[in-house]
Amino acid sequence: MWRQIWYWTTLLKWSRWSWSPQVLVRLMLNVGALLGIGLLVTSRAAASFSQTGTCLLSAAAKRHHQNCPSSRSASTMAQTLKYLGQEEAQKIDEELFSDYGFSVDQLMELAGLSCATAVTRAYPLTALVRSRPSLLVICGPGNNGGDGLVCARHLRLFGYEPTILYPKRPNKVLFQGLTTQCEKMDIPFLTQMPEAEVIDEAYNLVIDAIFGFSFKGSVREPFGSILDELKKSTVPIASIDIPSGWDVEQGSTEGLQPDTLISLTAPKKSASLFTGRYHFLGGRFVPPALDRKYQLNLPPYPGTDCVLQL
Ligand SMILES: NC(=O)C1=CN([C@@H]2O[C@H](COP(=O)(O)OP(=O)(O)OC[C@H]3O[C@@H](n4cnc5c(N)ncnc54)[C@H](OP(=O)(O)O)[C@@H]3O)[C@@H](O)[C@H]2O)[C@H](O)CC1
Ligand SMILES: [K+]
Repeated sequence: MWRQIWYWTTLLKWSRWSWSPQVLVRLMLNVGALLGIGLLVTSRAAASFSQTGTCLLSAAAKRHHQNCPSSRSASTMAQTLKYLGQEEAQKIDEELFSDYGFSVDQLMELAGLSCATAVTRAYPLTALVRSRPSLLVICGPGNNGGDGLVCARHLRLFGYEPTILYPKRPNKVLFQGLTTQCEKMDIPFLTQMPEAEVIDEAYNLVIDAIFGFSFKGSVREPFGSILDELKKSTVPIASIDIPSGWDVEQGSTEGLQPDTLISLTAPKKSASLFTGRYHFLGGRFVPPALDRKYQLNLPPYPGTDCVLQL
């Protein structure tokens, strides 16, 4: 292209040719060709720009961009994020294991780390009420309880002093391993639920990892008494995935009213009734294809963060 410009400039400047009609026609054709190429390049760039909203992207980057919601506005994100029913949450969970080849302990580790990170955001070590950074983690009999054990272990590494209550332990290698890991990190285990006044005296926060999305019916013992005591306490509660005792879809007006809720994978329907101060989304492990299949419309996590405050 530049050679052509140079050619015609030189020609017009120095040639002894007269401005014959042939010269003029050739000149117009070449200028037209140059403009045409320019227009083509510009229009392609504009099309690409309007598709991406930011810059020219390769096909692979465009595909990623369609999956990467960083271009969605915060308001759109809040409107479109899907709140799951109980069956749908269980179906997605199963699919992660069966179709996508994840193992429970893999996802539990990521879920528990998300929860511990969310706790550091909402209750930083420097802002705790008590001089000791003490926390009580109450773990239930299912995977929600497992998330609690992982969360406690990470919080210990983050400088907090968790104590665990784990009254009904499943007879499975996974949970035995998680328990051993906590014991080996000098995390104490209580043998019974402390009274509400004792909790108020001793702890900055209670982490509720009793029930998750498989909870059904009315609460059976020993968890009924544990939840009753917890309701009397004034210490803030951070619930993992679902406030324990709440119906997964309908919530509960007389149940726990946590200060923080950490929804894993995607919020469950009852999360729309949460009135506490902090609602986080965690469990940044959902493959984009699964997000699309269930139309989860998951919002973008900032940078490499594993939690997002909603
Ligand atoms: N995909 C994900 O998002 C992941 C989430 N994780 C976490 O897993 C839980 C769901 O775990 P699940 O084991 O399916 O269920 P729960 O933890 O909710 O608890 C099941 C146990 O609770 C008992 N249960 C149920 N209802 C009652 C009740 N009314 N009273 C007393 N006990 C009850 C139940 O006992 P059964 O006797 O019925 O067997 C179970 O023992 C999810 O919420 C996330 O926190 C994963 O960690 C990672 C992937
Ligand atoms: K819970």
